[in-house]
Amino acid sequence: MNILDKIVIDKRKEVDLRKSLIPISQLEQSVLFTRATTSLAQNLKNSKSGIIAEHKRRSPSKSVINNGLNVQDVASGYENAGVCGMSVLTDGKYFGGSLDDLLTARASCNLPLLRKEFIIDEYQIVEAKAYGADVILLIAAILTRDEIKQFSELAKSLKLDVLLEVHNEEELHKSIMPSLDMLGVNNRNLKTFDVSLNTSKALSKIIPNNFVKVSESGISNIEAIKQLQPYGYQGFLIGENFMKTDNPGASATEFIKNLS
Ligand SMILES: O=P(O)(O)OC[C@@H](O)[C@@H](O)c1c[nH]c2ccccc12
Repeated sequence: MNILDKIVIDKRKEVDLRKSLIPISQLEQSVLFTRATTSLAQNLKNSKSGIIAEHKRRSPSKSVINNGLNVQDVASGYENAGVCGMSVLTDGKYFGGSLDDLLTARASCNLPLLRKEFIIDEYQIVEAKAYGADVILLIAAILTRDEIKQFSELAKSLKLDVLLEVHNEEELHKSIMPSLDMLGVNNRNLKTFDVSLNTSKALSKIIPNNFVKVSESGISNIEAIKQLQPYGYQGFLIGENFMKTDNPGASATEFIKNLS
């Protein structure tokens, strides 16, 4: 069994437990549930840098990245740096994140927030909205076409943007549909952890132009962005490169300065 299979098995148990503790009707009554969202896709279209900066304490591929920061500082630091949006890992077991991190980020900045999560159930989409997200991630590798359709349509009805993540041609073909806003190519294979920017380059050619293209993972310098821009990428999701420093906001500021 690969790591992605393990994560999904654990996630199903976790979601069942959450559902039994907090019913959907209660999530729908939360203050943030009626908040007007901001579109990350629009921000990316209007931006020169296209940086989406992530909060990530640890990962199965790297173990600990940074445990010594608080989300508030990271979120306000990213906002001051002028990033287009922030991604917040909410998985606890494998990434050390939580929905509380999302709430804290929401309270600390006005950036569009992506709930970075392994979404396998509609419940998690309602939860994303209730905890202040503007965008959800759907991972093609763990979903059927019907699920992608059902989940993305629910997200759109809640005024959330949808970033659909693929890693190969087959996942891309199965996923193309009008209810997606952004197509993300993960340069990291979630099953083996191999990272290559060539994945983004190769798949760019078959992503229809009406979707904002986002390249995800393994981006650690300006050179990578310069290489990817000619392939039509307008968004660049960066985690570790910022999070491994003492001050991710300052690191993002420096990065964006050098980009322009
Ligand atoms: O830290 P990196 O290599 O810059 O990667 C960030 C982000 O792309 C990565 O965290 C990610 C991309 N897709 C995911 C799906 C689940 C968990 C994590 C991810």
